[in-house]
Amino acid sequence: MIDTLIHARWIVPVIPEQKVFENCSLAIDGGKILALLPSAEASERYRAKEEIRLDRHALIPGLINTHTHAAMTLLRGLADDRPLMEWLEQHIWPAEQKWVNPEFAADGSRLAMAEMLRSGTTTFSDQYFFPEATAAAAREAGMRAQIAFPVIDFPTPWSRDGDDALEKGLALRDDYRAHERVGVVFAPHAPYTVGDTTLEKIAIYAAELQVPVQMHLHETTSEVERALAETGERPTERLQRLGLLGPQTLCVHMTAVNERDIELLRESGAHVAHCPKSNLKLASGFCPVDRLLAARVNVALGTDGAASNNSLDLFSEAGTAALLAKATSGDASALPAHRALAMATINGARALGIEDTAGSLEVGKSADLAAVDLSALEQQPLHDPVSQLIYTNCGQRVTDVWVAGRQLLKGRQLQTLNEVELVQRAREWRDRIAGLV
Ligand SMILES: CSC[C@H]1O[C@@H](n2cnc3c(O)ncnc32)[C@H](O)[C@@H]1O
Ligand SMILES: [Zn+2]
Repeated sequence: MIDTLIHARWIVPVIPEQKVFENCSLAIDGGKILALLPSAEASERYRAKEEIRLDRHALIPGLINTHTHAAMTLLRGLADDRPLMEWLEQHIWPAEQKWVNPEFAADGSRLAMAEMLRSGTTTFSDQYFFPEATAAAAREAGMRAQIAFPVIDFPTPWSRDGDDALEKGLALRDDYRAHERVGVVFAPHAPYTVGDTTLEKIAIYAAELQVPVQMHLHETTSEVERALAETGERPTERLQRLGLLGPQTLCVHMTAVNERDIELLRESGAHVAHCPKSNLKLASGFCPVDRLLAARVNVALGTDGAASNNSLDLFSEAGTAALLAKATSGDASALPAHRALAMATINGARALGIEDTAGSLEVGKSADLAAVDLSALEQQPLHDPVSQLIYTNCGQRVTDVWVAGRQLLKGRQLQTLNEVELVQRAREWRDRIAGLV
């Protein structure tokens, strides 16, 4: 007797690579994957408390969004169509200064989790103010989360300076030390908001505690040019000098990279969070995914916040990444569908340091799963399920999602979050921000 047996038309485990199993089943017990085997055999071997038939579906590992600012859902559409620094300095930072508080972070994070679950994401890495609120929201909703607490040298709604942020963030890390799904890591915001002294402290703590670090890096050409003009050093070189580039470092964006930057990433084992839609919308530049992958740098995917995307649908991000890689390299085979799916799953798990737990449907890993209904007209005819998953807007076709074997989305209905309440709260924030109340 086991907990759950899921029979699916297709199962795409991601590892082994390029494999698609037909008419197979996933046996789940104690929140973990017990076996992946032909359905006929599964029915003979196991009896389950719950048996689920997904006759029109592909069952895949839950997607992993390696970079977002969840609570920014409440700023979606507030200041569209502007370049990064104008967007941040003239619109987003003033709005955050005025509106962001623990209630904003909790409401915005819940809205984000609902959107992510409804599009197949089971894990997210979040960098935002009041990380305590996002951590609590993830704990309550049942999602897997890496809470990357923000460190900035100037005053923010959450912290007075870098030292204050470190103190609060490390206390939060202590609170979650033993948590199975929620981890807490460092997020120095960007090279232009954090000085060497604070970065050196983070490097020491991160090495001592063996804690990952994520940072916006090389987001635009002007970030790199400004750093060169002011210090003679490229931001990636600076991180390496400060001891911050290593196998636990996640570099977010990485447009405007040269061969030396790629070499530093490769040598250090650092990871890249590619956020193609945010880069396109803010006209930030292009991350050379084909060159990074060729250099064996691990490249994962992130949506960035909903104010610069404006969606948290990682299927859409994977499709955009695949198309963009072809366009920027002039090579239609630069990023095939299977590799794009790997970026959205196992590469994300590697980037967050959770590859022993998530990112593929392998025996012993956590049952973090998404089921996608591939029977709609827009997915016909179906020659290759993985092609449909990446190229045919599958985010809205996600029907069911599990994290650690617990069902969080059932027939597109959220099980741990209240959709009606979330929409109501979002409308209230819209009215407040628009000055209607
Ligand atoms: C320190 S909390 C996160 C901080 O980052 C801001 N932000 C959102 N998107 C981006 C981006 O693409 N580059 C740099 N900073 C970004 C967010 O508004 C918060 O202030
Ligand atoms: Zn970001």
